[in-house]
Amino acid sequence: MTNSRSAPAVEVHDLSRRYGGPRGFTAVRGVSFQVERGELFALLGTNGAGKTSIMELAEGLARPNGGRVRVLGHDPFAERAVVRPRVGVMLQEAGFPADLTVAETAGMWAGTLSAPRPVGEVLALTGLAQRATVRVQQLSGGERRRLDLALALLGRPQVLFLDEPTTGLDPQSRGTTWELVRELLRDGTTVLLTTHYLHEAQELADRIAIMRGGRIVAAGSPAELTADYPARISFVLPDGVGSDQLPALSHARPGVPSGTAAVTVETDSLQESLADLLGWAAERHVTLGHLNARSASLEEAFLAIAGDVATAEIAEVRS
Ligand SMILES: Nc1ncnc2c1ncn2[C@@H]1O[C@H](COP(=O)(O)OP(=O)(O)OP(=O)(O)O)[C@@H](O)[C@H]1O
Repeated sequence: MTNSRSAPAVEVHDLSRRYGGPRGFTAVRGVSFQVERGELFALLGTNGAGKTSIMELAEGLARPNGGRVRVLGHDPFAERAVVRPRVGVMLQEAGFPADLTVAETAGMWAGTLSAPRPVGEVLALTGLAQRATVRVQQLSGGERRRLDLALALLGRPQVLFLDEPTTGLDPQSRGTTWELVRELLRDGTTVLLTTHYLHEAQELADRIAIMRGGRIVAAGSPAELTADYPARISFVLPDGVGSDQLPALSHARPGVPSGTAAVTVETDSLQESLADLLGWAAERHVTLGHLNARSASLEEAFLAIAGDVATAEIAEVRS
């Protein structure tokens, strides 16, 4: 038997979930993954891929139809009393009593916990200190998301479930939330995150699983997931210099159009292609306008993976 002290934070094995009885709809189809303590694991996927369905099973809100889920070594549904005090949950949509203030809402929630953080501390952490006396119904959508995060943090959780935590937040609040999540990770908190912001997953996640149609179709670190996709160098050539004058760049993929001033080169080795390009430009005294060089983004990998799987699914249906 696994010792619950050394068990992974979250273990999911061959998990399945069906809605609407035996002839109903299977939303999660044999999913397995493991989240180590102190890491952030992100579930990505198109709408309806099954992310929230998995989160709810890990939160102990429902019993799986097949397979198993363990949180800190325990069954979150059958052993809810053991697991619940050690986890924090931020649902996709939270319901708050509208006429309580922010501080009253947090105080009421703290009253249900055995050793809560001080209310003032969580409101400061989530940027709500100035809104403590405001009624919940007067909060903006983004402020409600932050109140939901504040409540999830009240119990000093070892494992935090964040279901689309920054949806509706402005860029500044999103950045503040990322900082807070990084701080929690540094303190050893484990986070299971779902998000539609691929940049958010790239910034925060140690490992990522991409889901589609109830299955994991790709998994790995952000670097592993993007490794097979080309980096890009883009620039604008000055008047009088055509793209046909460019040298062959090491590791560049073919396909630079001739006769255009704005050039994008795809490459399997950003450093070597860029070195060749800059060497050529220096030698010829060519100024490259709007020069930009970057590795493949998670967004490109995600779209390619989701696209590949969609194509494979269409082929499967046709055959
Ligand atoms: N209570 C329910 N009854 C029937 N079907 C459901 C129920 N909840 C979810 N589903 C279906 O299960 C599938 C997976 O839903 P889920 O909410 O897990 O997806 P998701 O990946 O979280 O999507 P999103 O990114 O849109 O939040 C969807 O097709 C959804 O319609």
